[in-house]
Amino acid sequence: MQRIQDQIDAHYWIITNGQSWIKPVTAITLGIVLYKLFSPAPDPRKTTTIDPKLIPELVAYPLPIIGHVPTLSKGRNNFLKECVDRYGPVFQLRIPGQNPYVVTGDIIPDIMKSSTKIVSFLEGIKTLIPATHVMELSYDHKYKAAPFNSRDKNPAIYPIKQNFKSDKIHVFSERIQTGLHIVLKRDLDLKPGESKSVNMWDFLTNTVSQMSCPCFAGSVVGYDSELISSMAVLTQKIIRAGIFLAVLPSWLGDAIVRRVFSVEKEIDITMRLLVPELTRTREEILNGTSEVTFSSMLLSLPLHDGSLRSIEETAFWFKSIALSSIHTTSHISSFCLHELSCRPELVETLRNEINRLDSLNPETTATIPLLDSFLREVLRCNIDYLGHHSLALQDVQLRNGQIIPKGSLIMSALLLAHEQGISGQATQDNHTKTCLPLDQFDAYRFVDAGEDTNATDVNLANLAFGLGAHACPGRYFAANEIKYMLSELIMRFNLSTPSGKRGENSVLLGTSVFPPKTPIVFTAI
Ligand code: HEM
Repeated sequence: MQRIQDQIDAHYWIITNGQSWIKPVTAITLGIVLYKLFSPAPDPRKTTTIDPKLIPELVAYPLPIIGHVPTLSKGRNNFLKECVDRYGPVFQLRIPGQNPYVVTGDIIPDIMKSSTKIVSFLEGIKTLIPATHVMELSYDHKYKAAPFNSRDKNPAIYPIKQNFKSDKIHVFSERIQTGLHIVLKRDLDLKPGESKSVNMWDFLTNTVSQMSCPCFAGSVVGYDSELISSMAVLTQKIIRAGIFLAVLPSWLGDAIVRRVFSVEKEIDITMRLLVPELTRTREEILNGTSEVTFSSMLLSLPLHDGSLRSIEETAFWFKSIALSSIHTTSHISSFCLHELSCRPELVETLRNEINRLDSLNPETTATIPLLDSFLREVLRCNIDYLGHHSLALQDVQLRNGQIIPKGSLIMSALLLAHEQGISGQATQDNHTKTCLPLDQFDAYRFVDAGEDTNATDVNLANLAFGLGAHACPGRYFAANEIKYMLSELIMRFNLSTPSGKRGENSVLLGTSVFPPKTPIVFTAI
């Protein structure tokens, strides 16, 4: 019973983030939510022509309503290992509102690297973050995005793939440093020995937004406090809206999102600031004097017929980079700080490494092997139990002969893959003999570990950024921001928690892992 209460608490925390004014709305809709959330899942075996023997089996579950959630939450990988032993590498779980097919081991790369015509991550993630729909509900009455033409380069992905490569990140260095120094002066200007307890989520979303907005929108408007705070909350608002849209009938979900979770204010701010700025930038592009930003990249990216996007359309797309970058980077940064908060010796060793640098900036902090190893270990250990939500756009034929039916949600057993290690990589196997077992955190694991072991290298042993052609193109930028931010914090503060122990991660529905809610105490040195 306590576990069920934990799940409800976790849900409630995500939805409200402690705001009591949402309670009446939650109460009114609770009945419908529970009905829709916990009603039996349609059985694909009854609605498809696929031979039922080829469809991965639904794992038996003891509890009719919450299915596998308690077992998953309690057993971590133990339960998933039992499922693999009994049902093979692919099986279906009963998780309210999701009922995913779970893929494990070698099947994970097959799914992640599938053609986007067969399996779509972007469609799958919409089940969690229905950004387009929330945007339409919030803003269609003011501005409607132009329909996407499949012959155009994707405006949310292409500019990042082309311009955020590892050898091009240095152009953002000064803006990242200025952004962080503004935060440190404003929020953490402590005298030696003075301490401050900091709520990580608010602090980090704002810090990452403050470092990133000048890179994405430019130095003129990128430091605007309204733009920074609106981009910091955008994803969180959309995730909350997504929970209502997923579980309520569309007429009610849409009405609640329009009224309670609208992001109209945030998009208004973007349009008000960016439209005049981009009008100026277009002139500068013609004169060859424009600053490198996400917006200026998009402004210069021709459509399939050679024409350019309008200023309004470009400003409207700005939200896409905030959506893909700020929440993800803050989420990982929070795990990093929680891991450091209970390891004072590691902080001291890292401080010595940072002290050896000629100067402290994103280029130099990117080169510290222990910091890179630490970040990779954070990504390895704090990954979702089940994640990388993807949608089967067609029946998906797997290498073991099984078929996942069209329309199904597919999730990968990410933590299990990270903890089981990779087979056939001799250097890593030899190296890991000197490290702690794979189910324990070891910040030194990837120091001198051989090829493909940097934090931004993607493979079966590091699934945090996905795999293949669609692996996260923003990972070099994110890693640079995180390492630089951690270094500046380590050089100024000792980190601890009120209890002296690392806070517990929260696990939502037995699948997604969130950083501890406990604050971190910064003590100036
Ligand atoms: C630590 C922070 C981040 C994490 C953990 C992360 C993780 C991911 C993951 C798992 C994917 C899906 C990959 C796949 O489908 O295989 C992805 C895609 C993407 N990410 Fe990130 N990301 C982070 C930061 C960023 C940043 C800073 C940006 C932008 C500057 C960004 C832009 C994107 C884009 C545009 C895609 C879609 C790529 C495509 O579909 O081709 N991400 N990210």
